[in-house]
Amino acid sequence: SLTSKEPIDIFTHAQPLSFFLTKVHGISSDYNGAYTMSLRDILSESMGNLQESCQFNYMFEIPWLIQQYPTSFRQKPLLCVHGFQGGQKAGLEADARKFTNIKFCQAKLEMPYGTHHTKMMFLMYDNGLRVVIHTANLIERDWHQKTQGIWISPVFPKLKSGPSPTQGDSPTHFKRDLLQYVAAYKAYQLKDWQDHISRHDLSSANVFIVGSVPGRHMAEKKHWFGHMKLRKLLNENGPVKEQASKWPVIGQFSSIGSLGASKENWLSVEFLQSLATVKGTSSVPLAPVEFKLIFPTVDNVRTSLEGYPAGGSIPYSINVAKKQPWLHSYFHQWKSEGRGRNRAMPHIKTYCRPSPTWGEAAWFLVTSSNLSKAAWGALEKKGSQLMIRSYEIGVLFIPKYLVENAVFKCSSKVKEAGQKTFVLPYDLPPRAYTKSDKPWIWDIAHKELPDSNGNMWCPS
Ligand SMILES: CC(C)c1cccc2c(O)c(C(=O)O)cnc12
Repeated sequence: SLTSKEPIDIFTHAQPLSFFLTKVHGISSDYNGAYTMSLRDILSESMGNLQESCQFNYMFEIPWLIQQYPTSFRQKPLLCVHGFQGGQKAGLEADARKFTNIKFCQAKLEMPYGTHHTKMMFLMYDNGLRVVIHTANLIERDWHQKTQGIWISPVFPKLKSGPSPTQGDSPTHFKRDLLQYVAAYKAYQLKDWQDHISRHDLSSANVFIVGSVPGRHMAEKKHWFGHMKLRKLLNENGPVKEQASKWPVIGQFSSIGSLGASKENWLSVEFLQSLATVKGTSSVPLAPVEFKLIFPTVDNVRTSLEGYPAGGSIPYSINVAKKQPWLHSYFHQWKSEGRGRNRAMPHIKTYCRPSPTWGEAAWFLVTSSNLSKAAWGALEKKGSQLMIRSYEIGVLFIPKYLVENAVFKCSSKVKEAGQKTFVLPYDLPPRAYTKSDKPWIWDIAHKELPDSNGNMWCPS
């Protein structure tokens, strides 16, 4: 089997879907083989002879990050793209002082409460360019005992014909959309990487990009980002209504924003309308679609490998939760028996449209976007503009671009997965909260029961 193979063999075995979870310390090696990668695996020499790299992220531990590169690559030029300002920015630059190969790009954040959540790598090898889009901060804790998602591109070869924004694009417009996303930073430090991308042939990319960029996007730009981009992609490439209009939608995430006093404010109308979009415009209002949300319970966190400290990365605050009790009736537990990750708390964020029998899916999205208007955008001015606060990015898997079927065969049972199965991060059907289950909230005390390390949770 694959447990002892080189990262490139794990990568090859996972084609064409190329969707991975991070390796987890403390679970059986059965679940750290096929379809799993560590950061060292991704950066390993077996994946390519690195010349320079670019890391987009929210949190960075610079010395730890450098340690994840092979020794031979630790002096290569590295650009870190972040959204930090003031003291946090100064701290980041101080941590990198002794690494003369590291440069920084501060993403502009002009919308209040916006953050730079995007987690993406550009890896330039001597034989081409690889893109990685994922959900983990570049800090040790995020790669140790959590469930995180990763999409890894093939190595895109150099175009013989020189730079082009259109040459070397894929049927999924991956090159156009990636260049559009990077251009939105309007950052001079990214110019060389924009040039690298334009000089490569990305025609083998088989996923769609769903990104978010802060701003008030109107007219044609309204469909370039956020949930309106997803709505457009599903309108053009989603399942036909005859097949999937009665299929449920699943949202799975590790944080939640303020969504309003009732579901109609945003969740069940604007947001669900995008997630439930089927091919072709539907003037006729479709039958209501079931929306199931997967978010860890207090007990999921308490009994996790990390114990209550896992909740330090699940920042759902009491001040937000108490305003939206209506939301918690949508909630389901974190369950990942099939991936051996019941106790590896989710930091991954995914959205999908499974069949009512749970064995198929019409599409799957892995992204940095949590359940928040800041990430996905909120329509304003009678729906004429989409207001987004944060930078986010994810990839949308559509069956007809990946397998010879109109739907994915899907399962979390990695031991039984066939080559064309979409291996899910969590078990289906989702398991509803019990009467006594409570959603994890990070800024209240939890001291009824000790966690897996015998500790209580007493935030001050
Ligand atoms: C509330 C903020 C500061 C926060 C707390 C804990 C974990 C966070 C996290 O993991 C991300 C991210 O992954 O982008 C972003 N903000 C996170």
